[in-house]
Amino acid sequence: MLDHEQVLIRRGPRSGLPVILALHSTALGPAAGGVRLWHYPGWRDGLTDALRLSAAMTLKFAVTDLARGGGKTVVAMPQGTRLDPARRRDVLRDVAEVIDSIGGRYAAGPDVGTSPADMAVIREFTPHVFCTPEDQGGSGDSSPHTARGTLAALRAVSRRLYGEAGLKGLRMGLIGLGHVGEHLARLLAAEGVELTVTDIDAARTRTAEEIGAAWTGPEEIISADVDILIPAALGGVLTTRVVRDLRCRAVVGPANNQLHAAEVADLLYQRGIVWIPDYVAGAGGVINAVTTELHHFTSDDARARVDTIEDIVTELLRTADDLGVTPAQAGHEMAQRRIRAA
Ligand SMILES: NC(=O)c1ccc[n+]([C@@H]2O[C@H](COP(=O)([O-])OP(=O)(O)OC[C@H]3O[C@@H](n4cnc5c(N)ncnc54)[C@H](O)[C@@H]3O)[C@@H](O)[C@H]2O)c1
Repeated sequence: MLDHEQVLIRRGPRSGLPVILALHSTALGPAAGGVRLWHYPGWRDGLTDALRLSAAMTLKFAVTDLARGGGKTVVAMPQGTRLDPARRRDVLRDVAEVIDSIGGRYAAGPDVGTSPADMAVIREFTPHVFCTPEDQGGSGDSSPHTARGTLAALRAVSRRLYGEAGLKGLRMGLIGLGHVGEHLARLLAAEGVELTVTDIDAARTRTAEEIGAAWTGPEEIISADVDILIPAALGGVLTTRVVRDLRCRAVVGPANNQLHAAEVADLLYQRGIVWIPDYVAGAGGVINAVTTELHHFTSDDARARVDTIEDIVTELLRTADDLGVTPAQAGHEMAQRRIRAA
């Protein structure tokens, strides 16, 4: 059964590429979600992705209590497609037209394959867009806000594990010193966390040295003797094997789609390891962008809103306890409650 409100599929008149806009739900407010410009074996694979990702956005906004629904746009490029600047602009104009055709029921931000600069192009043709560059009045790079949100989630988990939200003296392992990872590493170092970090890019050792963090290999960090492990690299890191090797008490990080399979959440639960769903721990960036650019609040208000991730994680853990379920299941339950109430 189709549980999306509306799905638009259009062959872009300029680019010739399939543009798919999946509007999952507007029960809590107009939908928002990224534009994914990616290679797929066929456009139907892009459709599958758009359906899945837009439903995940509904969950994310409902759990983080943002008055938005879930949507996603996918441009499904055949393998090997290369976009020169002129064709890229054509694609973005095609995307903008599809977005504009539903008159504000959905607003788009960056996702895999698109950037704030691409959002600026889309804005030339429709106002329903966010995360445009800072020098053009937008909220720009989301990674510092994402890092701040993960810090808030870590405070809630620290209170849960050790009775206090302060992070000083805790041992944490951070996987990935990219945009979000580096901001987060600096925040954690400033809090007095004992950090061990890794990245597949050896050049990142310089950052580790600068902030006084220990460096280890990407394989070794999994079984490092730390309190909390923070995935901030690519998705799929939590496999059955990895979970067996973990020595930490919690896994909390911004990396998207951390679970290799949904059942891994149960395995973490059985091992007594607290796992905070990535769509909550990594929500700071989207919360900031939506709050400032779509809801027109000040950046101070947006920062305060990002900090509420601490309360959201506390509520999530309490709901999981009350219902005797995993935090992943508790997230679904919280989302359903809010959607039903709306
Ligand atoms: N940028 C945001 O605001 C934002 C928001 C929400 C979620 N996320 C998610 O957070 C994660 C990081 O995002 P980012 O913007 O920092 O990306 P990024 O590409 O800037 O950084 C990723 C880093 O991970 C490293 N890496 C890749 N594979 C690795 C491995 N196997 N082991 C160790 N290091 C590895 C890369 O070398 C890179 O330094 C992604 O999963 C992203 O989807 C980001």
